[in-house]
Amino acid sequence: MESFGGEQGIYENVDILDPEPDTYKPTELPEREDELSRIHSALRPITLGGSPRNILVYGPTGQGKTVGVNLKTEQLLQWAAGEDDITLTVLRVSCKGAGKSWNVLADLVKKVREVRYNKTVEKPRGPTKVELFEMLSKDLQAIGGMVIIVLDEIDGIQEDSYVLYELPRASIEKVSIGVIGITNDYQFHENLDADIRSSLGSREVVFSPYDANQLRDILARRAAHALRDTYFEDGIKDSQHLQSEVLSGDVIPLCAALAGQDTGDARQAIHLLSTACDLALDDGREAVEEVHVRNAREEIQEETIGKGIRGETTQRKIALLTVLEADLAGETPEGTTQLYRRYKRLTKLVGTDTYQQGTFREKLNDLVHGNILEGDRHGRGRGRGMTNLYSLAVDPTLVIDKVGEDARLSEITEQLE
Ligand SMILES: Nc1ncnc2c1ncn2[C@@H]1O[C@H](COP(=O)(O)OP(=O)(O)OP(=O)(O)O)[C@@H](O)[C@H]1O
Repeated sequence: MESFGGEQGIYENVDILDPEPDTYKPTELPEREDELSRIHSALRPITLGGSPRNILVYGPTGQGKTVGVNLKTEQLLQWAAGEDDITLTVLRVSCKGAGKSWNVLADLVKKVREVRYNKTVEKPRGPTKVELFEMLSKDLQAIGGMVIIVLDEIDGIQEDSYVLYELPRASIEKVSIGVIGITNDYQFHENLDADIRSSLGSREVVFSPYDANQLRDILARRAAHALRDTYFEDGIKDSQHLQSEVLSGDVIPLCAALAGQDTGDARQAIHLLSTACDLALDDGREAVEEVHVRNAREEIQEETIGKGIRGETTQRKIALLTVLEADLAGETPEGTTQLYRRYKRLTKLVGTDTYQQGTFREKLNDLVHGNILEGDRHGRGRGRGMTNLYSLAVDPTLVIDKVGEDARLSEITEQLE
């Protein structure tokens, strides 16, 4: 049996390989020099006695937007702490899952009051959003000076844009406000109202995806902090100068290449490396090898796809079962007409609605977009148009497992096992 303790093996500090930004905050982001210098110049007026500019930070997930903005605001706070006549307050809120502006404003009121009274304060409950905005203004006025408000994941504000409209153009006596909005949602970014775009996005800073070389250096710095006997030769902090007794030479290039060819997401690359380290530890190995990275990737993919299947609607799960059934019978790829026959039988069995064939086809195509099915367009023969043939893009046992967790469908999956 495995026992705890004494299994430090590879790690010097395991938390450093946790990709969540609250656990480990990098103090340098050389890959983002240009982006950070644009944020720097938008905030610089503060050091010259002026008002900060509003900034809209945009870029896909895992590109260092949150850690980059945190690093810059921390640097500014450090500067302000050494200046006698500067009061600088930074308020950070995540708008993830907020839905309405009301939630963001209530969070901001809580945060600003905690700064003002220097103790934990409850989130207000009763006031309307307009009243919350007034409360926030009064609290900010009481604190005075320069205020930077960081609204992370602003795409979480779905129902109204009150806070995104009002905050960047707020004018409060004795206070200079700068708002930094961050989003990774392309559609949200494109659909932003022109007024909001022009005030919040008076400076727009775009973080474009990392390439494999940049990901190698990011991983190398992380590994040097997190892993035993892993350090930079001659103090040069890039992947070529990394020496390690616990990482075989191809581990970092492979993690970087796999994440780079996907989405260039640093969070994903770090997660892959840390999962590979965990698998090596599980194996009782003293070093991480390429095979651990490959197995880690498979494990992560299964986890992600598993979550995807579990979150699908019942109708989509039944559509998936039709293709699973055909797959197990050795009949995939199969066309919509045949699959629809299976669908009618399965929906009757489950006792749920049976939709028209067109709607059923949409469900199949949704699953293709979710990378759970593969769809192939084929000609039906001369002059008879095109048809779609569907097959599974994932392992059938994974489908049986995850769909089987749905109590209404477990009767069917049990028969297929
Ligand atoms: N240039 C970099 N150097 C070191 N670590 C980095 C770098 N860029 C990103 N990271 C790390 O990658 C992870 C994700 O970064 P971060 O949370 O800032 O991404 P993000 O762009 O805000 O993503 P999201 O849009 O999903 O919130 C963090 O662990 C962060 O420390």
